[in-house]
Parts: sequence; C-alpha cells; structure tokens
Amino acid sequence: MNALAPQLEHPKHPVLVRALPTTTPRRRMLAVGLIGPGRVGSALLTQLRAAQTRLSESGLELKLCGVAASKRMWLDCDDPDLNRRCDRAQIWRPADLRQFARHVLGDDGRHALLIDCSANDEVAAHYAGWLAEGVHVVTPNKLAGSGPLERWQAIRAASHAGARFRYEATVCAGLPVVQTLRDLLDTGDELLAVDGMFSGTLAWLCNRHDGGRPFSALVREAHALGYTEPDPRDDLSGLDVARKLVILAREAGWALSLDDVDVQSLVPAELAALDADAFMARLDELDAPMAAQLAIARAEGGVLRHVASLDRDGRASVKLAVLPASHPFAHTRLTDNVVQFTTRRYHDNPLLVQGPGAGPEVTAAGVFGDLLRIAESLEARA
Ligand SMILES: NC(=O)C1=CN([C@@H]2O[C@H](COP(=O)(O)OP(=O)(O)OC[C@H]3O[C@@H](n4cnc5c(N)ncnc54)[C@H](O)[C@@H]3O)[C@@H](O)[C@H]2O)C=CC1
Ligand SMILES: N[C@@H](CC=O)C(=O)O
Repeated sequence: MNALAPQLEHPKHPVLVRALPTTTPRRRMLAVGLIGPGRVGSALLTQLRAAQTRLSESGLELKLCGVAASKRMWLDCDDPDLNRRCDRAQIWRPADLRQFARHVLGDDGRHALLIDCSANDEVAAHYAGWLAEGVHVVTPNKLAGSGPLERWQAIRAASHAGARFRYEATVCAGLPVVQTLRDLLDTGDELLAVDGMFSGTLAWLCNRHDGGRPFSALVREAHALGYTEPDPRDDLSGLDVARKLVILAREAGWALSLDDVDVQSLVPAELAALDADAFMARLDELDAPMAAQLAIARAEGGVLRHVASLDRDGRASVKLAVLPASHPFAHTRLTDNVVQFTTRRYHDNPLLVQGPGAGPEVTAAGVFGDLLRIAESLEARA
C-alpha cells in the first residue's frame, strides 16, 4: 500500500478505508465516428459525453470526429464560422461513408474507430474494407454477423490482420453473451447447445399481453420505448432472433445461415409484403390471432414465451411456445432475455446469462463496453 496515499474517512471504519495508490495513466487517443444517430446511437452519444472527463482522467481521449445519418453527415472539420455565414447550410453535408471513414482515420497515424448504430446492410458491407485500412469497428447491427457467410468470413479475416471488430450488442443488447461464449471457447470448452429467450421486444410483449390492451397497442408502445427493431416486423417475424442464433453459431465456428433456422413468424403473409408504414397502419390485424394464442395458453394453465434453440448438429428454431407456469422462463420480467449455454463443462447445469435484452440505454452501454475494450488494447501514440 502507498503510505503517501491520503486516507479517506469512513463513518464506521475510519482507518480501514484508504485511497488506492495512484498511477500515471497510459495516454491514448481514439478518433470516433458514429454512423446511425437513432435511438441507440443517440443514447451512446449521451453516454460518451457524460463519460468524457472520467475517461480523460484515466488516460483515454475520445475525439468525436463525425456523425453520419442515412442522407447527411457532420464532420468535425466543418467550419462553425462558415456555417454561421451560410445560415448553417454547411453543418450537414451529403452522407458519403468513404469520405466519412477517411476523415475519421485521418493521415496522422491515429487510432480510429467507426461505430455503426444503423440497421443497414450497405453500412455492414463496408466493414471488411475499413478493418483492412486499420479502422476498428464496433456495432450492434446484426446484418454483418448474420448476413452472407463469405462476407462474414472476410470481415473476420480482415479483423485478424490488425484492426479490431466487436459486436457484443448484436446479441441481447448490453448482456455479456458473445464475450461469455468467446471466453468459454477460448479456454477450451466446447459448445453443445444454446437456448433461451433472445428477444427483448417479444419478452416484453409476452409479459404485458394479458388481454387488458390490444396486442397492437403494446407493439406500438414497445416501438416507442426503443425495444423493437426500426421495422417491428423484424421482431415479430422471428427474424431478429434468428439473426442472433446465426451470430452465436458462427462465433462457435458453425457455418449456420438464416435459411437454416426454422422460424415461426407472428406476421401473417398479407402483412409481410407491405412497406413499414402500411404495416404499422394495419397492426391491429394481429390482435385477434394473438388474443387466440393467449386464450390457448391460459386454457393450458401456461404462459406464452418466445423461445429459441440451437445445437451443434445445426438444428435451430425460433417460436412462440406455451410454457408451464412453473417453468423458469415464466418468471422473467419486462424485456428479460435468458441465454443458456450447454457446454462440455456446463453440461448438467447450463451456464445462464439473464437480464434486460433491449432498449437504447442498455444497448448503447454494450457498444460503449466494446469501445472501451478496444481502447484498452491500444498503444499510446503521440
Ligand atoms: N433498440 C435496441 O434495443 C437494440 C438495437 N440493436 C441494433 O442497434 C441498431 C440501431 O437500432 P435503433 O437505434 O433502435 O434504430 P433506429 O432506427 O432508431 O436508428 C437507426 C439509425 O440509423 C440511421 N441509418 C439508416 N441507414 C443508414 C445509413 N445507410 N447510413 C447511416 N445511417 C443510417 C437511421 O437514420 C437512424 O438514425 C440496429 O441495428 C438494431 O438492430 C441491437 C440491440 C438492441
Ligand atoms: N429488437 C431487439 C433489440 C435487441 O436486439 C429485441 O427486441 O430483442
């Protein structure tokens, strides 16, 4: 213990509490560009701003160099005086992701990170190129991890060459699911199966759907709370959960694709083909079928839960099930997700990760955690 460190007063044990020895922090600078300032992206910006002083004191300078939305982007080189003179017309320029990445990377050898908080496939298509150029990438966007296998392999290969790629928040938002699996595998365990509840939206809907309000009203509320995907059909069709299964399977080295997942959709075919606004306008067509599902569950003395499973033989399924009231999943709350890893070591009693699995705040925190892990691995640069 550092005898020179000041002692802090503690009401009960005045001499036991001492300040930890102080060390000079290793100074690192990370240039950051955010793509997709929506619900998660905005929450992340708020969290980054709130943490800036604390991070700086611990040696990490985060420099926000740009924000790109679908049509427009802001770069920190944009000149405030010029903007004032041009009636702010220069603040946002047309979005161009190549220019955006070049700007964040700069030409001074700095560490650069792009955070993709969109749900856009075209953005995901840039990852391999960015990583190859030395730009780190963090994302909650599931489209790279569950998209074409060759593209996923190219992204992984590019990340092995230097820049880091992290995507913890793609599975169950801020819960430590991908890292838990990674740690199991890296320490020599073997994944046998994963099962549980992987949709925060559907967990919340199943918890709140008690016949008191129409199902459609609950879906609208889940959307407003930021739990659903930008298009709630991605949740209701089971696609979002299927994507998470694919991401976990690939993490385990299994070549699973979305087509391999047996998915039961809650969206009738006639609503599946509509554009997003038209679908939302006809959402009440889900009320009668969902009321019927609830009645079946109650008649059986059970509860509705949205469950999914995956095993090492490539069997993967996503469905709405009636579970007995005594089942552990019946006692989950709000947006709770449950992920059960059955492995060689955790065989008779699976390893469980459980907690809120959707929402801008918790998701942004998962993204932020990835950023910090990358920052931790950076070397100091002038
Ligand atoms: N909301 C949640 O609880 C969770 C969300 N996620 C993922 O986080 C991502 C963001 O979700 P939300 O913030 O809820 O969605 P959102 O719809 O609120 O935000 C998405 C943003 O991306 C922007 N965008 C769309 N296309 C773009 C493009 N080509 N270039 C740049 N920006 C573009 C949109 O303008 C919007 O600002 C999605 O991939 C979602 O799957 C992951 C875990 C949990
Ligand atoms: N819409 C998703 C968000 C997290 O991935 C969900 O509800 O689980």
